[in-house]
Amino acid sequence: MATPGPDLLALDFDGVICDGLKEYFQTSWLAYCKLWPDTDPVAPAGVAERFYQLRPVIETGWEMPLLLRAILEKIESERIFAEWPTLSHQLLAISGFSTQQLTTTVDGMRDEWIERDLPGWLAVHRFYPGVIESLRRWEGDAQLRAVIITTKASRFVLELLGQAGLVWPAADLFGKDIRQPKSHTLAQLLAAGYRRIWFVEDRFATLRGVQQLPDLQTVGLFLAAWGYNTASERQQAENDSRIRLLPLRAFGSADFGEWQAVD
Ligand SMILES: O=C(O)COP(=O)(O)O
Repeated sequence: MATPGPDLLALDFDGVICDGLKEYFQTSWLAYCKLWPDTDPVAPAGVAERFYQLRPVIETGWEMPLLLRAILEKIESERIFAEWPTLSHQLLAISGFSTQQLTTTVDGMRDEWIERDLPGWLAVHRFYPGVIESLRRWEGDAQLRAVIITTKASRFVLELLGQAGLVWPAADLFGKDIRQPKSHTLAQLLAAGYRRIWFVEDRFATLRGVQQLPDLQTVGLFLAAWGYNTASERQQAENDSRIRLLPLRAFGSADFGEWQAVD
């Protein structure tokens, strides 16, 4: 029997729909230089590469300048991967900044960049192959509601989707502005009557968090194999009975049966 598809598809943005890695590094570097004004504005060689490699530890924007701090302080990658939730709060305390100050600085640098050079800002993003076509198809599907749940500010998401020719309904976008964890949004959608919610996210820790919540036991969990996660996290998803490792090819398929197929 064919597996029924979702009645609500909840999609993360950065690392599932859009690859914003290069932009995030550049914006975070600008923010870093503003927060620590003694910094040479030219990033030392190798910093960007380490930032790309360590991106999977990050949940949201305020952590980005602190990740740069950790890199510049030569903290080993293994320690950052193993201890980031604790380490980021230690770095935060030492920095003397609040999470709000870090967020405002990162988003402020992004706003300034957009203001100064919108084409340049858009050009450092890349939508993953086939994703815009899938979003269009789901938007036109009466049996299915597709929503985006992201820790990015909504205005940036709408700007990027607009550039790709997609007018995304504001009601189907839950950005950082709503100030609640993704798990709360999923719980609200369940409470609104959706029965088969599938959540696609590239951050393994976020899926693990949802997995542990008794109220969200019915939510289907998919790790986007093409996003910001490590080989070890993809392996853990492959060995997990609930979290499924989703290849980009299956994500682009109109047949939801392919999402469940074992590779
Ligand atoms: O851009 C961010 O801060 C992270 O965004 P995401 O929740 O869409 O992965």
